[in-house]
Amino acid sequence: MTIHIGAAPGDIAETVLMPGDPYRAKWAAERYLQDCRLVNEVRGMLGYTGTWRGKPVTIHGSGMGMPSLSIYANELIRDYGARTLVRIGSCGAMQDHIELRDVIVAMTASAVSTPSRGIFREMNFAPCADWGLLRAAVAAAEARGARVHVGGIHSSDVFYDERPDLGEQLSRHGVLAVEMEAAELYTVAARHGARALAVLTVSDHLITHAALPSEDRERGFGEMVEIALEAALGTE
Ligand SMILES: O=P(O)(O)O[C@H]1O[C@H](CO)[C@@H](O)[C@H]1O
Ligand SMILES: O=c1cc[nH]c(=O)[nH]1
Repeated sequence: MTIHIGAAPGDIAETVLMPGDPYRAKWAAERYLQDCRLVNEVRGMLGYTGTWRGKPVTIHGSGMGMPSLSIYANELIRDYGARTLVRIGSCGAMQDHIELRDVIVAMTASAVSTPSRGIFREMNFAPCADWGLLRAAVAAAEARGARVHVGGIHSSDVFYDERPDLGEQLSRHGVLAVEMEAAELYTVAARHGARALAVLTVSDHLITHAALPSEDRERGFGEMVEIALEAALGTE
C-alpha cells in the first residue's frame, strides 16, 4: 500500500491504462478485462486489475490535472513496478479538421508548467511519447479504420481558460488538442525509464464549441480503450 493506493503488492500489473475519470476506469475494466477485480478505492480513485487476451493489465484513474496524475504515476511506477502507462483521456480539439470522437495520439505535450518543472530550471524539457507505443497505437487505430490524428497536444493547468491568446498561438503552431495530464505522465515515465503514451478522444471542440455529454466521456470511448490495449499489450 502507498499513501494514495490501497492495492497490495503484486495487485498492480506492469501495464496500466490511466483515464482521468475513475468511473471511466470502472466502465473500461468491466467491459474489456477478464477476471477483473477492484484493487484501489482510496479517495474514490478506482483501480481495477484483470487480464486482456490473457495478459495482466490495470486500469486506474489519475484524477484531473497534472498534480493528481503525478501522484498516481509516481506511486504506480516507483512502488508497484508499473512499466507501461497509457493515458486514455478526453480532449478538446484545437484544429478545424478534427471532429468530435476523433482519436488523438500524442507525440509530445506542451505545457506552461508541470509538477516536474522545478527539476529542469532554465531548460524547457520536451515531454515525448514512447516511440514503440506510439507506433503500435497508430497501427492499431489505422487497422480499425479510426479517424486518428498524430501530433503535439497541450497539457493545460486549467479547464476554464482565461488566456485564449495562448491557445491561438498553439493552434497556429499545429497543436492538435488540449487536455490536462500527458506532459507530466511523459516526464515522470521518462525519469523512471518507463514507457508512456496518451491516446485521447475528442470530447469537445474549441473552435466550433461542439461538445459531448458527460455520460459519453465516461462510457462512450471504447475505440480509444481498444487502441490503448492493443498498443500496450498487443505487441509484447
Ligand atoms: O477525460 P479525462 O481523462 O479526465 O481528461 C480530460 O478531462 C478532464 C477535464 O474535463 C481533464 O482531466 C482532461 O485532461
Ligand atoms: O482538458 C480538456 C479536456 C477536454 N476539453 C477541453 O477543452 N479541455
